[in-house]
Amino acid sequence: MEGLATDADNVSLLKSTLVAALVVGILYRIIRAVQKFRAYAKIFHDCPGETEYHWLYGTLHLYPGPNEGGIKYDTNSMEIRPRFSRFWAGPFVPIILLYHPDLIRIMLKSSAPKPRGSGLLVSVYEMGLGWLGEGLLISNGAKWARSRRLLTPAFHFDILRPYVDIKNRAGDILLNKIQRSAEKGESFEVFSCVSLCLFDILLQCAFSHTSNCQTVGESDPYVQAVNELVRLWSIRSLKPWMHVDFIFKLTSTGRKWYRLCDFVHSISEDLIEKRRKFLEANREEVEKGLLHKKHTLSFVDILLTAKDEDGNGMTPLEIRNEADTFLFEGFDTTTSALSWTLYSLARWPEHQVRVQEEVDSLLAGRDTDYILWDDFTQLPYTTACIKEALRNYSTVPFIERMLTEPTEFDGHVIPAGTHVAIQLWCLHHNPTVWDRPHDYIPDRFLGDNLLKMDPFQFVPFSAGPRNCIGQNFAMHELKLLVARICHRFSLKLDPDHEVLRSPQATFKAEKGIKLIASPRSQ
Ligand code: HEM
Repeated sequence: MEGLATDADNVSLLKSTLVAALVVGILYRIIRAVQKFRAYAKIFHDCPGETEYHWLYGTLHLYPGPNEGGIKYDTNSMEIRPRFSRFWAGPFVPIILLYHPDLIRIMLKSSAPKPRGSGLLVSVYEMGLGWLGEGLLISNGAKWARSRRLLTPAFHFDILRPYVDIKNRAGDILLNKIQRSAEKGESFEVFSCVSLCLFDILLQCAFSHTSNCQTVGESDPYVQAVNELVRLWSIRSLKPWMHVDFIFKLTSTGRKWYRLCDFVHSISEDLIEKRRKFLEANREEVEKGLLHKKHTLSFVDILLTAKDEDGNGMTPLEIRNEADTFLFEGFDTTTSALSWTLYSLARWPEHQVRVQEEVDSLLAGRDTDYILWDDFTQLPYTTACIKEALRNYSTVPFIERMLTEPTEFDGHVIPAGTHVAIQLWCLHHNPTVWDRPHDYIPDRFLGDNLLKMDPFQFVPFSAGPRNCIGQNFAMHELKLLVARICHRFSLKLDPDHEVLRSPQATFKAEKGIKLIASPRSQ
């Protein structure tokens, strides 16, 4: 009996010791993790930035949102700390916000990748994966480098040149729409009007697909789906709990997001399949490299025929991802840029008059108002007005990178793995960089003023290895449409409509922009 009692005591002693060791082990790990995090957090607390810290939001709750309040907050933050500051996007995710060209240069010249999340949290870019997959915008490393090499020929001038005709024809429909509201004496909502024209152009350039989206309007289900996906992406980025994928999937926003992704994928796949069949039917010309002589090549045609150094083509999924990326990147950005340029010209009519004089003199003696390829270099004032709008209403208000090595910003060594936001809107309004940053002064982009500029002071298309591949495509489109609209109409603001800025993934207006057009007598 005595022996049994001793055995039982020993077993129970062993159990208690094991449990105690486990508890101590767990406690030790927790204490170590807390110590580690506190040391890590100290690096960021020592950086310039808000001192208030919320256990769930970090400093996210201080940001009023993508509205006029948010712009005021950003401006204030940048004016107090004009080089960089630290922000907590949730309790554990510090982000370094860069405002000054000296520091932005360090990031954009590096090969720092697009951020990836840690643990259960996904990064802002990864939130787009369900829709755009590992396309050029989101991918990193060797995958990105291969895609960039394969896609670069699609933006060669020989490919872009025939698109001028597509852009002019789509522009005709836009001009007629504006004409109709002018005749009725009504204002027109700029974002919705121009977005359909730009979408029309993109569908033709990306897929050789002639849609009637400009006539059907925003009720076109594909247009609706793309607009909604952009909106849901932005909503998700501002809600920390939705940064966890499996929680996001359970929310109504998440379910809607995946439903819409399936829908847009099915449309892109159909359009790609049509082009595959077309290329198949013209196999001989494709093989001889003569197809572009007879047909305007679309972006997807280039992808379907592209081969890497090893002779491998792109997979159907890679092609779909790139086509969806092209649509996303090419549609929302140019819509914002064109809308804010037209708004600026209506708001500051002295510049509109100078654009009109420039275009009138370019088109004098011609029997068409089409803008031609060679005209793009003959519109310096129009170009300066577009650039000043790209600055004042920075189309892409911020981009992000992730540090792959410890990096020093003004004496603060920031650890590898940290997310860095390059605050393009703040950079473009930094009073230590720009004179009268909130005024619209196109002259900044003319003559000597342009030559004096720091190359990293004005970067609406980003810069360095991951700059915008569609920059020329976009600038042609903007010059052509601004020139033709200003040639045909005079624009003024609708006095009954308040324009409220909304810096989302692209720079939007909360209730849109309404302008009144009146035909010019020529
Ligand atoms: C005014 C119009 C546009 C602006 C302001 C703009 C701006 C930008 C910016 C800032 C980036 C860098 C994004 C980042 O680092 O996360 C970018 C990348 C990109 N843009 Fe644009 N963009 C415009 C139009 C276009 C168009 C028309 C296309 C395609 C037709 C396009 C395709 C892309 C692609 C594919 C990337 C990713 C490039 C890479 O990572 O290698 N963009 N754009």
